[in-house]
Amino acid sequence: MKNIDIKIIDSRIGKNFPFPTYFNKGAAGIDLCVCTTTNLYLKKNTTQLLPTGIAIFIKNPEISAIIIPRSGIGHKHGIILGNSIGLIDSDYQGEIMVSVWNRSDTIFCVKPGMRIAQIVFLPIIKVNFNIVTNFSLSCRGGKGFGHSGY
Ligand SMILES: O=c1ccn([C@H]2C[C@H](O)[C@@H](COP(=O)(O)OP(=O)(O)OP(=O)(O)O)O2)c(=O)[nH]1
Ligand SMILES: [Mg+2]
Repeated sequence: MKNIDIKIIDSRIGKNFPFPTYFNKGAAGIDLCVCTTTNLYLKKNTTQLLPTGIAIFIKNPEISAIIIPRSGIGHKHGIILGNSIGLIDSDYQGEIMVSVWNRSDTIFCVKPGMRIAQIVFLPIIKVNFNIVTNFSLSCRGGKGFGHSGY
């Protein structure tokens, strides 16, 4: 376990809404709550940027976090992310925001405190690009995009 600094921006976190924590020992992600004050009716095929009521400062550049959909509401209700995956930089100190996309064809009610997405912390490998004119040929070479069939 690593310690990451967190700032509670919305005082309902930890009281009315759960403090962000792993649901159980095996969980890889921590659910994020929507910190809105009223029900939000997300029309079909629309996107809205919603606050989570928390800010984190990862600090360590070898750690990052991604925001990804929760499988249940993603599959059953079409509630996924407008940016596909949210990437949280280690130097970001602002509020964690979730771009919520209703890709379904019906309206979806986002209730205050609803666990809308999840955050996963990951190790980051930093690289330097080493300029070359030729690569030593690999088995695949430049073949891709379904080259091996379906
Ligand atoms: O779902 C997300 C994605 C990003 N962020 C925050 C943290 C991240 O560190 C910052 C910038 O994100 P990113 O680099 O992906 O966006 P950008 O469009 O490249 O913005 P910038 O020019 O500020 O880097 O926004 C969120 O709160 N939620
Ligand atoms: Mg960026």
